[in-house]
Amino acid sequence: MTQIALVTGAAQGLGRAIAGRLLEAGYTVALTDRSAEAAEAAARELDPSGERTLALELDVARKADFESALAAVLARWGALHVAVNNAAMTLTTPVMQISPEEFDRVVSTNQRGTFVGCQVFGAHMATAGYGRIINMASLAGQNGGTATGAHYAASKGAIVTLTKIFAKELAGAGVTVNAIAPGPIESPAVRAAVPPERLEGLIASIPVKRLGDAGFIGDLVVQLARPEAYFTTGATWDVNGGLFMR
Ligand SMILES: NC(=O)c1ccc[n+]([C@@H]2O[C@H](COP(=O)([O-])OP(=O)(O)OC[C@H]3O[C@@H](n4cnc5c(N)ncnc54)[C@H](O)[C@@H]3O)[C@@H](O)[C@H]2O)c1
Ligand SMILES: CC(C)C1=CC=C(C(=O)O)[C@@H](O)[C@H]1O
Repeated sequence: MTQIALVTGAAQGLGRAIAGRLLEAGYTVALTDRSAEAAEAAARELDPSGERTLALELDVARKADFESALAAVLARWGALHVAVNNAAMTLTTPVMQISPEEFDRVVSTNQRGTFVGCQVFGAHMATAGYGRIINMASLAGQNGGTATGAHYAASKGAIVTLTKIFAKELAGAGVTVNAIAPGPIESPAVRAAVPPERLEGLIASIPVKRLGDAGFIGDLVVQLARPEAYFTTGATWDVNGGLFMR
């Protein structure tokens, strides 16, 4: 049976790499992003025929977008087996200067977006009796991140907790919920956040002395998405080059 997956924030970076690896593994994939055009461009690059992809606008700050994306996937393919709550944003402001509005903006995308994704996709999967949900956390949620990313780090820490809560809720319904917590991965986001003159210092600070690879994050998603991965749930999988060890 063809397995159907949906990825949020799939237009670039890790989300795009995850969608690519899922396609390589034989999945049919809905690439969603707050920008429908960017999702469409990524889908066209990964699947020029358009037979195994669907590009959808899904702003994770809007619950109605999740519901309409799920409806579109079910209308096209009749099932959803795997959901990857990957979309996130960050802003850079010293912690004592973050306004409540700015805090809410980051949290409503990262934390609430993941919460709503787990609710909407989880409810469908529980009714179907099978599903795999993978949430994108971060090293920042484990070690507090940087002094200017408090809202980002706090939202990512909350994703680790939400992953456990939804894992417990859905375990009896054949649905697993796991998180991945990457450290710095070679990606447009890290290139944008780290000026070239600071990149060497960042790499030197990583025990394995390399940035991570987005393709490996995609490979890990494929592993967690397998039916055989039924015995890992509520877990956060660290991919950080040794920057944080439990
Ligand atoms: N790149 C890294 O080193 C790194 C490290 C740790 C965790 N992460 C996590 O991995 C995930 C992907 O990161 P990335 O580096 O690819 O980021 P990115 O900024 O390159 O891509 C994020 C994607 O999400 C989309 N997006 C942003 N806000 C959205 C919204 N409200 N609704 C829907 N889509 C939205 C963007 O349009 C973009 O396509 C994020 O959850 C991030 O926190 C990344
Ligand atoms: C810039 C670098 C130190 C970094 C980039 C992205 C992160 C993220 O969580 O998205 C951080 O974990 C951090 O490693």
